[in-house]
Amino acid sequence: MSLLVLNDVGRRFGALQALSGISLSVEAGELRAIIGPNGAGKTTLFNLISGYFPPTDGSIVFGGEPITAGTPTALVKRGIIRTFQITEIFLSLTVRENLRVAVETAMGLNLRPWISAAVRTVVMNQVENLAEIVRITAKLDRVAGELSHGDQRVVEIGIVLAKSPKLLLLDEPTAGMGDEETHHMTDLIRRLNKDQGITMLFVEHDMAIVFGIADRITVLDNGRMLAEGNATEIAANPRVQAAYLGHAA
Ligand SMILES: Nc1ncnc2c1ncn2[C@@H]1O[C@H](COP(=O)(O)OP(=O)(O)OP(=O)(O)O)[C@@H](O)[C@H]1O
Repeated sequence: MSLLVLNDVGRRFGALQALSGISLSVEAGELRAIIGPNGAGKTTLFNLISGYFPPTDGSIVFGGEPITAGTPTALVKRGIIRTFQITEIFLSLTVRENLRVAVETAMGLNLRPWISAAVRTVVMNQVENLAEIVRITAKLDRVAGELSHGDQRVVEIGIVLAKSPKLLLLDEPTAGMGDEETHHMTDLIRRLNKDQGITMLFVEHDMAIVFGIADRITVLDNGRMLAEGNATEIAANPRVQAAYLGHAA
């Protein structure tokens, strides 16, 4: 079954038609890349899916239910979780504390003045579990602000996992990373998709990563869908080559 369906979705900002005629389906369990030149509408697409603003045309369906008018908070509750180009973690806290806050918030414990020892154990076990999944266990007691950019983004992934995402939207997850960090992040994305079964959409400019890990690729250009397919189909598509990859059609 399709987890996410966009029907003829468009978004206008005043006179600017940032997106138009976007119809796409993402299957449960899919790892989908969204690519396109600067200004193509990738971030706008993420903003629509995650409820930061509504489409001006068309409709969006998630898990069989309409979410076109959903707010970010309502959509997080449904399992649509997003990361941004800028890392969002508490830099003055340790990695463990960052994950603890995330787990407590996800469990609705953050506003309680007192947590029992039993619940505290559940929280700390979940913190360890998340750290293992993202492979940051060795740095649990490091202050987040002292970690490398790549490690900070890994912590951020751990934080969003605490919210039990059904659909994870990653905006340029490897931006600003060196080779080793990029390798760790792409491996993490692949493992979250294949081992944890999390459906993912990711915006990525590095074509080697896109072609290496995406099940399917959606290409946007100038606010419209230029192409959709697997890596082989997209690499061979003359319209993509002409408009995006810089080759003659
Ligand atoms: N809130 C907004 N108000 C007005 N215009 C906007 C807004 N958000 C995006 N746009 C415009 O919509 C178009 C698409 O922008 P968007 O950021 O979605 O592209 P992008 O593909 O994510 O680009 P990049 O790769 O540079 O991040 C651009 O012309 C942009 O200026």
